[in-house]
Amino acid sequence: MRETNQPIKKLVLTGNGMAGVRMLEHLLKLAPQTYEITIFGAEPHPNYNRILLSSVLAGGADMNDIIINQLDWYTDNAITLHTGDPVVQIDSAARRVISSKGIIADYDELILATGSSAFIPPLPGSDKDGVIGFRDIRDCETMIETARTHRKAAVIGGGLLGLEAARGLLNLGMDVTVIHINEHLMDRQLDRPAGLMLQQELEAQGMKFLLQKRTVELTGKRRVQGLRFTDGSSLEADLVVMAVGIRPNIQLAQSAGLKIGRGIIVDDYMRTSVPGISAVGECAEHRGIGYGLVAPLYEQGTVLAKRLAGVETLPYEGSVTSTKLKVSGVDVFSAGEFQDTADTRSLRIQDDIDGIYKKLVMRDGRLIGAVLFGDTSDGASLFSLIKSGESVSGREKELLTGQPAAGAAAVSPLQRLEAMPDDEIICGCNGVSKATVADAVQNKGCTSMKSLKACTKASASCGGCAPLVEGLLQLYAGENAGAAVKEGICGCTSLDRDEVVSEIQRMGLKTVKEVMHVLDWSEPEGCSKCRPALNYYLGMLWPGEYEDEKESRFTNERYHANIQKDGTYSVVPRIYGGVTSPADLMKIAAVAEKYNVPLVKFTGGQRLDLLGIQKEDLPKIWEELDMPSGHAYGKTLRTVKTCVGDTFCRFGTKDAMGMGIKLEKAFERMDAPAKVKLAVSGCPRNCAESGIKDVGIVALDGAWELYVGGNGGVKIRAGELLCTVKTEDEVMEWTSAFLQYYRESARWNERTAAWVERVGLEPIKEKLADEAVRQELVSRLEETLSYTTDPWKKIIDNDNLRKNFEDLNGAAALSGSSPAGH
Ligand SMILES: Cc1cc2nc3c(=O)[nH]c(=O)nc-3n(C[C@H](O)[C@H](O)[C@H](O)COP(=O)(O)OP(=O)(O)OC[C@H]3O[C@@H](n4cnc5c(N)ncnc54)[C@H](O)[C@@H]3O)c2cc1C
Ligand SMILES: NC(=O)c1ccc[n+]([C@@H]2O[C@H](COP(=O)([O-])OP(=O)(O)OC[C@H]3O[C@@H](n4cnc5c(N)ncnc54)[C@H](O)[C@@H]3O)[C@@H](O)[C@H]2O)c1
Ligand code: SF4
Ligand code: FES
Repeated sequence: MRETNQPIKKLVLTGNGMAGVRMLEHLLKLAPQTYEITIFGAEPHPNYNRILLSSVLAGGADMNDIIINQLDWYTDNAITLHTGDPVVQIDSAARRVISSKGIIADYDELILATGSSAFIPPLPGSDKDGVIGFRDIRDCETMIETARTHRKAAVIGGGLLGLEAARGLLNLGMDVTVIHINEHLMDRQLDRPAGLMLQQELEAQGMKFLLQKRTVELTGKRRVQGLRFTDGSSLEADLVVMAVGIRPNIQLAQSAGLKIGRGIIVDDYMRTSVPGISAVGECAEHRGIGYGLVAPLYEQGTVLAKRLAGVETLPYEGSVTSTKLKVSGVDVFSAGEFQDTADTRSLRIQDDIDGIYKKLVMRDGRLIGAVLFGDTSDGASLFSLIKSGESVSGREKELLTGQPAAGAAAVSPLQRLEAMPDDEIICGCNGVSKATVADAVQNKGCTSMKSLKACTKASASCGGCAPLVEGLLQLYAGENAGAAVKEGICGCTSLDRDEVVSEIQRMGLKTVKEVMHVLDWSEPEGCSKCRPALNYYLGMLWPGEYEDEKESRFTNERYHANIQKDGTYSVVPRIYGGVTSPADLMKIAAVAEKYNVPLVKFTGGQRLDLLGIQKEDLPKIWEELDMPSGHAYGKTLRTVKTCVGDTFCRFGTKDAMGMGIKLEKAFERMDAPAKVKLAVSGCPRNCAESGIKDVGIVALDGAWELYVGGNGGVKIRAGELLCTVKTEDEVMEWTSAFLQYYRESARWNERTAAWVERVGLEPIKEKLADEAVRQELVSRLEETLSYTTDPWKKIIDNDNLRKNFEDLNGAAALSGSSPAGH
């Protein structure tokens, strides 16, 4: 309860939503006794977190979880709240408002925070039952109820809202098609490559897409039954969710004579054109821009609260925005200007194998935009650089790859966090600054993400800031953090890799769902980091029993082919040791000719790659090739590169090709934490590049050397000598033991180079030096491999599996091309 008896002025807040109430919370802190406050809210609820409606729909949160301020908060702050009662008239001359129920409230300061409404395009039939927007609790409830009785949902609009709605409807068991007007998804936030990767990932989750489609009519009698498109095609639907953008709620302000553009026009202190009336949030238009994300709205609210409290404030000068799609299993981040223009320069990485895309856009040596797909862990720090406007000249590549520029000292993520100003907003959704996080950790005993979230609300909404908050936790908790801040395998758990694996073993957990449930995952569905990792660990631990979870695999592994940037696939048949025959070459040529394969190319691993293949042609091509899969797409043994060795080369000391073929035949189809490449060279001249392979074998006179942990990729690393042996059998045994030890000990997605560097070569050597241990490792790998079969053949022989390759809706109109890495 407030202690004052005599508030000086009357403040009326119109709109009980996120921006208005957040502004009030701030004002109450700055000047608790200055205003007698009345709030009118059109919705019948206390203030709630609209952002989390997506989680409610997807089943990740309950309606009660999303209330920000319970009714007693209003009472405690002596706020008069009228819910379900919108203001319908403003009398600015008399400084009073009138509500729909006829309540009259006088004001000295009127704040308009009426937000936006979902834009419902005026199409014939858009007034039918079953056609809704996705904006409030009522819409959310309508969708949940409809899913109980109906099957087919259509979402119009493939932006953030549409995709979050579609994911929620899928979770509710509906058959969901997203109809999008442009050629790639989230065109307002992503460039084309990221949009296409997103589409692939969501398709794999079961979402269907009709791209470049314009709806002209919603059909049906009283209730909607379908949609018709400009091209004459149609789609059945019992529920249509419109997610094609928002329109600020300006009618009230307009009728009161306030200056209006797209929204209510405000100055840099959130004043409207009429004295005594301010506007904040989505209803406001500032310097020609209306924002649709909470972070900028909270920034506006801070300026307004300070002005109303009589505290000196800098003007609000506009915001740079960042977004993160809240769909489980998909990591997408976008910030600032992401499109290239004549005066920008950009850097990109696209890794189709691991489904990662990163793009940074620079202007005048400053970072102005970023798009991340698949790995968004750098999102918050990149966003902070964008906002700071500091020069990144010379550091561009480091920012993209995480590797320091030549000659430059590496700046660790913790150092970067340390250098960040104290008032930097870490969590945009909840307006939490670095100083607030520091205070919670250092003075309020928050030493886990859970307690920090509860105490500060940081990372409690979209989750985009979680990596940054975790970083700060590490920075401030230091030694006191104990187990509380150790790195979990992902944000869903605080357990690290070794703990997860040993718990799976100890408790005999046999499915991904069971692991998440028993080990108390915070996200019941997991995320794109933990699902594939658990799938791997379970397969590694229970080779004979565990049924591979297809949906936990990346797209490439699900389709057993590499997806290219134009949406086509590449096919690489196995060519053991890079040694082929006229018969195989003729089969490849025949297939390439028959299916008009646009490009046939030799890979760096001495294979032939057929590029530009349509998904539906894959099983036919595999069948006609009648060759095993080259596994060019998975976290498996890729290739064993060989030189000609002593068979033809005058320097050769041994049969490098024979050794390579033997190794490849033994370990093909071996699942691993990350891809594995081998090479065998016939002498130390190393023509097969054995020095930069996961296992590189070099023949000497009378001996073989085995080098391990080499890498020729982004971060070049020379392999280290594991052992020198005499016979081919010993090469097989040591390679097998090394690979199995790596399979059993490395973190998922960790290449041998990173693993060897992390654990050190000596402990690995020591372990493998023990013959009994070596034999056990060899036999465990043999057992694992005995359960494997060729994936292409499995699909060719099974009509149901073949069906997955049929183009269900033919919707994706994709173009462009890029070769895959093998
Ligand atoms: C499903 C969903 C997910 C979202 N996810 C994110 C996200 O992840 N990140 C993000 O940054 N943003 C997200 N947003 C957007 C974010 O929720 C909005 O930007 C934010 O809620 C806007 O705040 P506001 O106060 O301006 O408007 P609102 O929160 O809409 O509040 C306005 C309130 O005013 C009421 N009102 C309107 N007219 C009157 C009147 N005449 N009298 C009284 N009351 C009135 C409305 O009923 C409403 O309750 C999401 C939005 C939705 C719908
Ligand atoms: N995770 C988040 O940050 C999040 C989540 C949900 C909503 N929001 C916010 O809520 C607001 C509404 O989101 P939104 O996705 O509706 O807006 P949006 O403007 O971001 O996306 C709308 C999409 O619909 C497409 N579209 C437009 N007309 C169409 C038509 N006739 N047929 C098919 N497609 C059409 C557009 O190309 C666009 O990509 C935005 O302000 C958004 O920022 C944010
Ligand atoms: S590595 Fe040695 S044996 Fe092999 S091709 Fe080169 S020179 Fe000849
Ligand atoms: S930025 Fe959305 S929860 Fe922190």
